[in-house]
Amino acid sequence: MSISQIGSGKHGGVVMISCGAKEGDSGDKDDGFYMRRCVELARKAIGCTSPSPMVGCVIVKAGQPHAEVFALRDAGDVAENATAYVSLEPCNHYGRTPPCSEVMVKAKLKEVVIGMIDPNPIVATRGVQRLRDAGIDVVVGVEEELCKRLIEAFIHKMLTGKPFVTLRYSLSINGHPLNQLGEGVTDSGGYHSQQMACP
Ligand SMILES: Nc1nc(O)c(N)c(N[C@@H]2O[C@H](COP(=O)(O)O)[C@@H](O)[C@H]2O)n1
Repeated sequence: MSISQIGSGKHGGVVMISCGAKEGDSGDKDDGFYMRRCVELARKAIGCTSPSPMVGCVIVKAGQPHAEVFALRDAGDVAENATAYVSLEPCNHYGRTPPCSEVMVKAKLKEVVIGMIDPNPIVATRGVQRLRDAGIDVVVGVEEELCKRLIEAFIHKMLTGKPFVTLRYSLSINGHPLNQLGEGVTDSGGYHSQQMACP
């Protein structure tokens, strides 16, 4: 059993599940990140692959369609009259890729449930409007805080024009900077380790 995933790598954008082909040189600094992702994905198949080994495969190419497009491709005809859930408002502009809203309208979805409005001024509320104009029921704000936390760096950049910076330091109990990490800070699954896992 193999699991594949596509990302837009060092060129920015979200990581999406699908397939494609890798672009760029093999020695770039994202290689370690994507190989760790291969291992992480392969581990999901633990106990299910015998006699084959667990194998993870990640395929990366810049300028790929948005998550909604991949999901609708996978769904095929099943999407007709279905409800789509998406953590960020579908876009309604021609950027590096065509508008997701158009693809959603063509798929004849009945309803779209959106986590949060896109803070990108090119998108903000236009995607929702386009879907509603096409007669699709739209719900906005489901698990909004969770969706916002997922892309807090993107939101910050959009709202301020500045990069999102995380400062981490260790202080002793009497306020002196320490040159070593405290106990538990490298524990997996916490906020810090999630930040470190990002490309
Ligand atoms: N809804 C949604 N799904 C995705 O998968 C996305 N990557 C985005 N991104 C939004 O669209 C802007 C980029 O558009 P292009 O990739 O240039 O076409 C990005 O800034 C986000 O606002 N949205």
